[in-house]
Amino acid sequence: MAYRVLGRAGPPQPRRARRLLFAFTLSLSCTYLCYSFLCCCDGSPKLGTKRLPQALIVGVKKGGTRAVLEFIRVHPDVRALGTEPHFFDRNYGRGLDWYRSLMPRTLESQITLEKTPSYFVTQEAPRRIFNMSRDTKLIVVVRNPVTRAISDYTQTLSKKPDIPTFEGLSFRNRTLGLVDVSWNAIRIGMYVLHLESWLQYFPLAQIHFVSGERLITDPAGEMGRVQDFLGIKRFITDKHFYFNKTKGFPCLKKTESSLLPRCLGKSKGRTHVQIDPEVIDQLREFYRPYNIKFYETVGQDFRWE
Ligand SMILES: Nc1ncnc2c1ncn2[C@@H]1O[C@H](COP(=O)(O)OS(=O)(=O)O)[C@@H](OP(=O)(O)O)[C@H]1O
Repeated sequence: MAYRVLGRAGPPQPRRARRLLFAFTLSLSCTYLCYSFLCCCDGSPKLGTKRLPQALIVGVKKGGTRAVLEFIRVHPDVRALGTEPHFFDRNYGRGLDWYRSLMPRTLESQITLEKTPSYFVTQEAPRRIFNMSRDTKLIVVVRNPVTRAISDYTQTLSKKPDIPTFEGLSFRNRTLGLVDVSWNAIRIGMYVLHLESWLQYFPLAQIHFVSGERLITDPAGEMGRVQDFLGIKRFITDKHFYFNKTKGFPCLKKTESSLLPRCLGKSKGRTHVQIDPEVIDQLREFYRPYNIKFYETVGQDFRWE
C-alpha cells in the first residue's frame, strides 16, 4: 500500500531483477562485439584493408616533412602512418608483409601514406620503392640547404651537447674553403645529386616538390598543390590554418574531428644555433651550383639565396 502511495512499482521482484541483469549483460556484450569488429584498440575505425602505400613523403630531413604529413592526413581520402617506419632504408629485410602490417586500414577510395625523410638520401630506396610499385607517388619537401643544415645540426646538438661546432664540422679546410661533403648535414642538401638516383627509376612527373619556405608562409597554397598531385579534391584550404604567434608557425584549426587547434611539437620550429655569418656565406657559395642544377632539373626556382 505504502509503495502505491509513493508511486513505486513495489519491492524489487527477483524475476524482474534477473531480466534487468540479462538485458544489461546483453547490451554490454553487443557493444563489445560491435566495438571489436568495427574499431581498433585506439578506437579508430577498423573498416577497410591494410594496403601498401600509394604515396610516400621521402624527404628531406628537416625540410618540413612532419608538417606536410600532419596537414595532409586531415584529408578524408588520406590515411597516414604517424611514425616513420624506415622500411626502405633500415627495415627492408623484414619484408613487404611486415611493412603492410604497419599501415592504417583504408577504404578502396583512400590513399595510404607514410613519411620517412631519410629515404631521399638512401641509395637503394628508389629501386626498392620501384619494385614495390612503379606507380608510387613521391613527395619531397625541400628547403634552403644552408638553413636545413643548421636545423639538422641544432637537432643533433639538442641530443648530444658535446659535439664540435657547426663551423668546425662544415669544413675539411676552412681557409681553403673546402666544405666537408662527407658530413651528413652538408651532404643531404646537395639535392640534385640524390635526385639523380630517383630519376633513374621514376619520371619527374611522379615526384612532387614542396617548398619548405612556402609551406610556412602559405600552407594552404602548398597543400593545394600536394592534393592536386595526389589526385584528390582540394579539401584542405585556408580555412584549416591559423598563424600561431607564440609558435611562430601555421597550425591546424580545430575542426569537427579534431576538437583542439593543433601545432606541431616542440622539436619542430626550434630556435637555431647562431652561426658565424661568414660561414653561412661560404656555404651559400658552396650550394649555389647544386641549387641551380636542381632548379633546372625540376623546372622550379626555389629562390634560395
Ligand atoms: N607548421 C609548422 N610548424 C612547425 N614547423 C614547421 C611547420 N612548417 C614547416 N616547419 C618546419 O619543419 C621543420 C622540421 O622538418 P621535418 O618535419 O622534416 O623534420 S624531421 O626530418 O622529421 O626531423 C622545422 O625546422 P626547424 O624550424 O629548424 O625546427 C620547421 O621549420
